Amino acid sequence: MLPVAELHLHIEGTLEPELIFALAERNGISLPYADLDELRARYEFTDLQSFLDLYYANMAVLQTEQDFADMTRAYLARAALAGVRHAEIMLDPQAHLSRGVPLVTCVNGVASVLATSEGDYGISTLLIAAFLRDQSEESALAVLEELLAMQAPIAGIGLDSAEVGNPPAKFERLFARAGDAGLRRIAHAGEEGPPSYIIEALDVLGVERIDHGIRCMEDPELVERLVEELTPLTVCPLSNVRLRAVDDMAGHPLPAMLAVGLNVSVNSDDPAYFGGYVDDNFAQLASVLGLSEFDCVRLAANSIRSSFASEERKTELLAELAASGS
Ligand SMILES: Nc1ncnc2[nH]cnc12
Ligand SMILES: [Zn+2]
Repeated sequence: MLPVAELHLHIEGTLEPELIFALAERNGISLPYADLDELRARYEFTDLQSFLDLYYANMAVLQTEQDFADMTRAYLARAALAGVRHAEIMLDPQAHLSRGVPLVTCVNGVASVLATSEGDYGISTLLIAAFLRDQSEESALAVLEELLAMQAPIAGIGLDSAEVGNPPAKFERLFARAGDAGLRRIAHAGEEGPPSYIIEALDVLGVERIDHGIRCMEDPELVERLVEELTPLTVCPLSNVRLRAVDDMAGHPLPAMLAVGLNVSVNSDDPAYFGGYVDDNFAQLASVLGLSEFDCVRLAANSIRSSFASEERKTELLAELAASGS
């Protein structure tokens, strides 16, 4: 297993059906599904929104700090088996606040587990607060201020949820505030939205990394810029197939993105919903697209170099990667 950094992961998207049922029982919540099979039958998505509807609905089972901690531990245990050695984990605070779950509950639940992840699972971690782009900028700003006031252990902010119709520029003030507070900045762009959203995320929000970004391939000038600036694109192949951002794995642009010299990495996005973790994504790329061992090593190196890990940790992981082939 190659050592990799997972840079695009929504912790709520790691909530496996079995855990959904276990947490529902623990919290006395009645689910609108009779059993696991009935829940799994809903994992047929037609686009991003059809997934988001189920993703937000299933969060109802997350009520206590312990729930968030259990979910985080389950992810780290599975990710360790996938070769993940560093993970930058997004949390959607607004999705919990709107259900009446306090900020401190979701943040502490996840962060308490991340605090010892390197010793417990061999995975260094960072927490990223992601903001829902289909909500207002005022709401996002209020939550960011609260996170800063409570000195939440976040390394940066992200932007996710329904992309089309919610361009990056809507969050110009939020990202400026985060930059002033010394936070790293990333955003989903070019998943379903047009290449112009990628340009906006870079130029208006000042992001250092683009989540997805696959639609950059429609704009040769943008591709040239991204190659020149070595902009990291955190690609999620299984997610793109399941949300129909691409027709099928055989038609995924990742090989073409690598071939033109884009700084792409492989990530799982919402692994409990899209059919697999990082290792499953690599396995599909190898079996369907014939991705070579050389390409896989390149993708792993890109993930480590594009992470927000310390230089010391990056050097350590790159050395581990170099040794893994020998
Ligand atoms: N793939 C994705 N795109 C946008 N928002 C998300 N939230 C969780 N997964 C997402
Ligand atoms: Zn995502």
